[in-house]
Amino acid sequence: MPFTWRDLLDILLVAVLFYSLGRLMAGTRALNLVRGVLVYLGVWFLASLLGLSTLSWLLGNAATLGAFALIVVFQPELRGLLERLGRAQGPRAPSLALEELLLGLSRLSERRYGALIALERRTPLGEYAATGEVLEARLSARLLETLFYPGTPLHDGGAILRGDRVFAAGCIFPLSEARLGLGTRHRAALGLSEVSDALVLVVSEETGAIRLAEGGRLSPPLALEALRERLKEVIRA
Ligand SMILES: Nc1ncnc2c1ncn2[C@@H]1O[C@H](COP(=O)(O)OP(=O)(O)OP(=O)(O)O)[C@@H](O)[C@H]1O
Repeated sequence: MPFTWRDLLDILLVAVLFYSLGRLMAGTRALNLVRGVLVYLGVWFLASLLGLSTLSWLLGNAATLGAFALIVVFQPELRGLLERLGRAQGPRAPSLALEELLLGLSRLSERRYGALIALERRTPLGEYAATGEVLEARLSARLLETLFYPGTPLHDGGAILRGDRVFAAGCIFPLSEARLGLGTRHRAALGLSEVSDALVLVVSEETGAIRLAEGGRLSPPLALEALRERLKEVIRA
C-alpha cells in the first residue's frame, strides 16, 4: 500500500497525542505508572516470545485485573487528566484584584498567619467551596488578613478566589500523596493543583514563606515580585 498524506496525518496526530499526554503527566505519579506498565508489557512480550507459557498466561490474566486496580488507585490522577483535557472549553475566570491579593499575601507572610488561597480558573471549584463557607465577598487585603487570623472559625482550611471575589473560605482541599517534607497545608495546596487548573497559594505559618502550587508542582518560596509576574501571566492568558 502506498504511503499517502493520510498516513502522514495519522502519524502526526498520534505523535501530538502522545506528546500532549506526556506533558499533562509530567511530574505526576502517572508518569511512574506509565513506566511500570511499559516494563510489565516488555516482560510479558519477552515471555511470549521465549514461549514461557505459564508466565505469559499469568501476566496476561493479571493485566485485566491490574487495569481495574490501576483505575481505582489512580482515580485522582485520571480525574485531573480528564479535567485538564476538558478545560479548553470552559469559560475563562474573571479578572483578579492582583494588587489587593499581593498586599494581603505580604501581610499574611509578615505576620506569620498560615494561609491557603486557591485562584479558580477554568476548573470549577464549587465542590470544594461547598465544604466551607460561601462568602461571595469582594477581595481585599484586609479581608484575607481577617480570614486567616489564627483562631477565627474560618482560618482553618483554604479560601477560594473567583475573579476579584473571595468565593468561599474554610474549605477542605484534597491532599496530595506526594512526599514533600512539608505539612498538610502544603499538601492540600499541591493536591488541589493536581486535580484542577487552580493556582494555589500557600503561606507558611512557621516561616512566612509564600509558595505557589500549579499543575501538580509546588514552587520554592517566592518573592512578591516573582509572584506578581506569574499571576500577571495567568491573567493575560
Ligand atoms: N485538606 C485540607 N484542606 C485545606 N486546608 C487544610 C487541609 N489540611 C490541612 N489544612 C490546613 O493546614 C493547617 C495545618 O497546617 P500544617 O501545620 O500541617 O501545615 P504546613 O504545611 O506544615 O504549614 P505551616 O508551614 O503553615 O505550618 C490546618 O490547620 C488547616 O488550616
